[in-house]
Amino acid sequence: MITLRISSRTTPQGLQRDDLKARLIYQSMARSTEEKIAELQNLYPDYGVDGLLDVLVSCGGSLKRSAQLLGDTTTPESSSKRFKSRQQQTLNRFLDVRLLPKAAIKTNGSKASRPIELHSKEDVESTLKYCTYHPNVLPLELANKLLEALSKDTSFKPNEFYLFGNKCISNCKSRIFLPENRIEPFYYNGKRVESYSTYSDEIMMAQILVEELVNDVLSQRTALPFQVEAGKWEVQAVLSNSYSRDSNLDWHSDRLTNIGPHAIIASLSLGFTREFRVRRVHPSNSSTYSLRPQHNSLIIMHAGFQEEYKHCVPFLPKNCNIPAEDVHPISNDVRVNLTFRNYALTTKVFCKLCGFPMDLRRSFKDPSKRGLYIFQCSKSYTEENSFKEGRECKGFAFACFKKKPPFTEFETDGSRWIADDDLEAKQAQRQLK
Ligand SMILES: O=C(O)CCC(=O)C(=O)O
Ligand SMILES: [Fe+2]
Repeated sequence: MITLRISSRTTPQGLQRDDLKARLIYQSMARSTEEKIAELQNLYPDYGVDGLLDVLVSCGGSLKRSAQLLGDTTTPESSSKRFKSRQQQTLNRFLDVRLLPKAAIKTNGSKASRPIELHSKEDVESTLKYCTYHPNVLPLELANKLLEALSKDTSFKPNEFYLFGNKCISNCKSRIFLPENRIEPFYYNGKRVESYSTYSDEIMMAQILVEELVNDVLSQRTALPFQVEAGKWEVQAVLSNSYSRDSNLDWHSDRLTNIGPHAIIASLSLGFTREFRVRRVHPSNSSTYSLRPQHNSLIIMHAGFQEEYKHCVPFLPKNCNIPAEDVHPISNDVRVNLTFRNYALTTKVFCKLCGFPMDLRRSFKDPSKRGLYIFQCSKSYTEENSFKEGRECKGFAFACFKKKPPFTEFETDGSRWIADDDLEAKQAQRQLK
């Protein structure tokens, strides 16, 4: 029997927010990401691994589409000029300006290096500034019950999203869980979520324990300017992914649009242990770190994590044999992940040009602009529009979190955050003053 102090606790009221968390997952993975990147590197030696990876991801893992987008080197009409003039501009809009100009992403011919393994809580927390690791967070019985139920839950489905007019389907399965008493609609990937599950008692219990732990950890950390105060971090939705041995989740930062700036996300791992990789969003040749979150462990992605890092769950190595001792007694080779999310940005911002909802991003490509939060119109990548040429909207505003609605036309009034250790941005911005 699991007994927890939950009697006086009511389920947090859900708020009307969507979560544009584009899962840039490869559709067909006959070949590994590394192999595809190596092939693209051969064709486009001037581009860095980071830029090529972004292109490959944006093309649903298709090498052919990536080559077309980059300017197929074998066909004269698809020159890099065409790519630069239209496609790169488009890519920048979709990829949070992640595809850097050629000059900025030269790699000096270096190959992607092996990830640096972080084995212990101390390793993780001394290396990754915006991340803490907490093994054995729930009573084991509760963790096992959750895993048992979620790994058998047939309502988990691949995520579908549109990119450049192409329907992309993730290869891990997901399910959104909302509290039973939620009345406001919930949005995900720009669409109102009609199909979701309500919390089971186990999810509710897990949420309460996770909230307690996160608030406790927050009380011992220095807060960043836009994050929620310690004690006030509350979860309004739980997103769950289920990974079978041939699924992955590609490099991404979770979209800030509804979780807000300096969001805090708690990520619970259950079942089979998979790698969780992390790297900084800039510079593009940053080291990759590899964590192996165990059954019943929590990774807290603290304020600054979504701004400064990307994360992914990579594929298992091809043809890997899972040793018997690694097979999980409940879920076998399946890992289930639950991300507990606080939807802090309650005000929806609409585009003044077309009325579509705006997407919140933080610029980081140009050190002199790095840290500025901006709203961009989301019209170009909704399902209805599905990126029809000429129908993209250029609606744009600077975010200003102390205002309601939280935006401004003036860059100087815009909200900005630069990481403490980002000397490059600090220097570039000092020079402008
Ligand atoms: O499965 C994980 O550990 C990560 C999940 C994640 O990043 C997401 O759902 O956005
Ligand atoms: Fe994520």
